[in-house]
Amino acid sequence: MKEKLTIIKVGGKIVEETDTLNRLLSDFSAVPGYKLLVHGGGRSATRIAAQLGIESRMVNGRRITDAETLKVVTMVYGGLVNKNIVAGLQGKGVNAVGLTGADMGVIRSDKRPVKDVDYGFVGDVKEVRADVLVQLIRQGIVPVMAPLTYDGAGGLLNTNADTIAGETAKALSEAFDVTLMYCFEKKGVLHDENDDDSVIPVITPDLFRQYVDEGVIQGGMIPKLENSFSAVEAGVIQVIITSASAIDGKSGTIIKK
Ligand SMILES: Nc1ncnc2c1ncn2[C@@H]1O[C@H](COP(=O)(O)OP(=O)(O)O)[C@@H](O)[C@H]1O
Ligand SMILES: CC(=O)N[C@@H](CCC(=O)OP(=O)(O)O)C(=O)O
Repeated sequence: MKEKLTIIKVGGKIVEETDTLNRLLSDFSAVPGYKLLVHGGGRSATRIAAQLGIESRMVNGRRITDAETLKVVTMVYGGLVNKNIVAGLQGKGVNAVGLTGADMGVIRSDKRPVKDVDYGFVGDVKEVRADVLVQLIRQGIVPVMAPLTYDGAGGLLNTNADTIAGETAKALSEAFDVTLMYCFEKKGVLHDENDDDSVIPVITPDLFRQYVDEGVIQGGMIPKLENSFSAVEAGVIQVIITSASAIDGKSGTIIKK
């Protein structure tokens, strides 16, 4: 029997609001056993970029990341958001350490090749150093991972936080029985995006395709579900998409292969 590990990914709207973030961090600190937190921060990056006069552009849920934008996301994800979360967790008695993918070489990626779209400094994950994370986790340290990776040649790359969570969960599932929870501002994957009581309890790849065709599932939810299926296929025990106020895993949408 492997030991259990809970991986929580928390999205941009939650990390941007002090109250919701604080509540999430309290709930996270109460999760028993081994755990790891992955955060986004897309909304904060967009807001701070705008304050600096830099326009943000997203294509298929990914940020077009030119050299100036890379500086902003490095400061926002690797600095402001990550360190606020680490300080918040330390304040709640959790021995957190903040990591970008570059720290201890945890997540290496390749710059996304230019096809129809040039995403700029955006990385597709190539390697997760599970051994490094396992060592930290077994020492009782809680990694807090920012959505930045490194290219192995001195550069940082911007990488979608849902992908960081999915790839980390996959890599750690050899050592642990991993539960991966994607937490955001809604109660789960919804039949009607505007009706929080319309949670779809279970999604399979067939249902996913049907809901995408019907327009029920769209936007950022599409890559989130693709990452979820990929994790379940690779042996992650449980993947749940749920509200940031329900990380007990008792509600939300369960992903089945
Ligand atoms: N069927 C659906 N149920 C819930 N959310 C949906 C659905 N279809 C699209 N969405 C959108 O997906 C968004 C979540 O994706 P994203 O913004 O990438 O998440 P995160 O906040 O975790 O980064 C929701 O805020 C919502 O607008
Ligand atoms: C390449 C790419 O798109 N990276 C994302 C990373 C942050 C993120 O994913 O944040 P959320 O979870 O809050 O959406 C971005 O810059 O928006």
